[in-house]
Amino acid sequence: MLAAIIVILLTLVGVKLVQWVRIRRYEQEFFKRIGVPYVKPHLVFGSNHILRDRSNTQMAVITKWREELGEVFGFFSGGRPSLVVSDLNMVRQILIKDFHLFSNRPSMVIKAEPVITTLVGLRDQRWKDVRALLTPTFSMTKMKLMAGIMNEKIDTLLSIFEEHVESQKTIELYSSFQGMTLDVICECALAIKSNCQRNQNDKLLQAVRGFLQNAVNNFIMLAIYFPFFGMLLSVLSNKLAFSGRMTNMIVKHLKQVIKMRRNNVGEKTVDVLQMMLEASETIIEEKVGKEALSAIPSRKVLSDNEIIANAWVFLLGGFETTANALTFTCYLLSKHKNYQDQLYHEIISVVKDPTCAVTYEHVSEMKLLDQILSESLRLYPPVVTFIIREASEDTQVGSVTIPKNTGILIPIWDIHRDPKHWPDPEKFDPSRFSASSKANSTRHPMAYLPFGAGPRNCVGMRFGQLEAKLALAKIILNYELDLAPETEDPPPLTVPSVAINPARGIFMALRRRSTPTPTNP
Ligand code: HEM
Repeated sequence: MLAAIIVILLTLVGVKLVQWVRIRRYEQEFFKRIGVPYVKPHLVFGSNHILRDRSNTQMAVITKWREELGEVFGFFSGGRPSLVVSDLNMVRQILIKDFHLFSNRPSMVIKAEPVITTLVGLRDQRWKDVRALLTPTFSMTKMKLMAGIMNEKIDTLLSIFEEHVESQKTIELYSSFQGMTLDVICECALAIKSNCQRNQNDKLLQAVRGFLQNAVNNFIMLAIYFPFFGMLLSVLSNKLAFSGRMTNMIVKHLKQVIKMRRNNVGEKTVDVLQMMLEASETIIEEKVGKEALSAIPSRKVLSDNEIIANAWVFLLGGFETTANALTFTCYLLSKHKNYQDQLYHEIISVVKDPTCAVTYEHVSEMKLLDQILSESLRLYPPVVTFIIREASEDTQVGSVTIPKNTGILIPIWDIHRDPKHWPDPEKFDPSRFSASSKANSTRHPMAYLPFGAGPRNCVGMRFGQLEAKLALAKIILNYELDLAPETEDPPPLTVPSVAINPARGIFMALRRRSTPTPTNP
């Protein structure tokens, strides 16, 4: 009897396995069917195991595939196809011209809160509504108000720099900038006054770092290879409210702050959270009453869940990206002393009195600073695998008919280093972004995408740029940067989730500048 049951079970398993293999093989013939060259997939992993192999960066793998297969090719994650597009006319059609057909990112393999309620994960009309509500939060006027908070945190960073100068120690820049950007975004987006710069063991800093390092974990891998597992995890994680330590910590805190802010309606705090609360359904209801609220179209109000989820995603979006941008810009300046000197002269000629604060207006005047940051973002775009879209219907793009639901990846690392678009691409040359170069350039507008492009580009672009510029201006005004001998040069990189990180840090020797003499611009 037992033997019969075992035989039946084994037969059932065998049949299911054969069915699964057939379906997977069919899925993995996708690119053959649409006539696009592709990376030959492994039955279970697709090509994901090659992309995630830690001995190589994802950029190096994609570059190699692109060299072998051309500007448009495909690869599989499990059975899920991704079309990699670096033909710039096609990129423009996807990101801008036919945006209405490519407005979503590919759906997450585990559809869990809070990420599915954020700008990153929302889809279709609700994404449009929430984006329209949140975009004004990052307007220039609002950014000017945020500059105060940014400057306060940058001053703490400089005091840490000063201690290193005093004790003649080199400083590891990446972790220092992570502390600073987390302190900035915590206060601006989450109303948390953190002190991650002074305390590198701060619980939140550790939790956010851990989250980003493990964002692509074994559960995600299983969900990629076996979508059924992803569906199961989505249900479980939402039913059991099972989120990571960092997410729980933030959600709990935000709930308290929202409650406090509501009880204190008169108090005006200038931060991203407050700006979101202005559009909150509960606050509007308090102001105008239930009946009037029901007359306001739902697209004009944010639920508490949406406010919390988006404050959480701003923390993730604003922390690592800007820390990366600052780290690699300082690295490049330490390697190109001529630019460091020229930049110093520009800063001092604009600020005039070095003891005064560097303001939003000051950095807006600094043309070379803008060129240097732009060139650094070309060579080291902080986010390398996140310009992704999904076709909402079968669409002809260039010579390819992209079927509905196909995921698309725009490989910016390759585009930014393609000699077709950037002569001598490995060279650090900020003059590529001077006003005259730009005016005379025939460069394709899609050849430069550090913040993505089109209606779904980076919502925090101005915030990140302002924070990076204020910090760079203050650093270069006060210190000379020399690459320390313990830094591997060029620095090895890793991509734990979607952003590049220096694998073993960037150490810098700092020299305090003698009190500068103001010069005329
Ligand atoms: C140097 C700093 C930054 C860089 C290089 C950067 C880069 C990017 C890129 C490449 C994208 C994808 C765009 C696309 O798909 O076309 C993106 C999206 C996004 N970024 Fe940033 N980012 C930076 C700073 C920030 C900051 C400071 C915040 C928030 C305060 C932020 C929040 C977001 C959000 C929410 C999205 C998703 C937008 C949407 O789907 O509507 N980013 N970012």
